[in-house]
Amino acid sequence: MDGGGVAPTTTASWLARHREMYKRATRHPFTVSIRDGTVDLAAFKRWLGQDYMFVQEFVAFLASVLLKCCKQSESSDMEIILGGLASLSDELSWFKKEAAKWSVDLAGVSPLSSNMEYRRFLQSFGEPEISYTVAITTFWIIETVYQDSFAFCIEEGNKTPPELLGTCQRWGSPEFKQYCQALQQITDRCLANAPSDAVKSAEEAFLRVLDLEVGFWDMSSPERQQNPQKPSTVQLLE
Ligand SMILES: Cc1ncc(CO)c(N)n1
Repeated sequence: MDGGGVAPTTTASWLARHREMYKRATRHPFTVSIRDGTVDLAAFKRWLGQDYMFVQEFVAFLASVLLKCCKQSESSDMEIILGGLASLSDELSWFKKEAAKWSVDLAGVSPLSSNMEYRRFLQSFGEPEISYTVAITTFWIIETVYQDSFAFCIEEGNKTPPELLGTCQRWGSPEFKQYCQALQQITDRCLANAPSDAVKSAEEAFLRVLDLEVGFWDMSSPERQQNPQKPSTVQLLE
């Protein structure tokens, strides 16, 4: 119980229990190097091309989440998820403009292994067996990792290069934070009404996303890609 005697929500308890893993995902050397102005622009360009490919897969993932929502949940959830799906159209246009600015040929980008692993994970949500609770939890933490990572790059005292501020503001903005908080409220409502096996699966998905996000940031720098894959947290739990 916190000082006010209110039990923490499930997502708050996970963020506390797995704070080290969460920090590895949201204070990664790549995003910290953006904040302190030492980022290697080749790493940024590699991230840009790979994230464009991720977002292309994210569209289908979000459609899967929306379908699961429509089959069982409240219409207010549907409108929030639909808003996220609709925003991806503008996001893909943003990637194309940003790639042109940095002379990144998106047509010539192929997914690196960490991206292919993440995309396979997203594709698995097309399976009807995966519950809406697990799907909305996954959507919430995917968005929250980016919001927290890039908010850090535009916080007081940052030395983020001016030419990268647009990228950081895209995901680091207070408006996107509000959107992530809305997703967190939906997630906690679903978890509070879910059977224990669904809650366990949702926590495993939460940890899997953190692991995949670390791998995704690692991909931006070749030297970090070569690190042997340590067992992911979920594998350790199995
Ligand atoms: C890898 C990754 N995670 C999260 C987001 C946020 O949508 C993104 N664009 N890319």
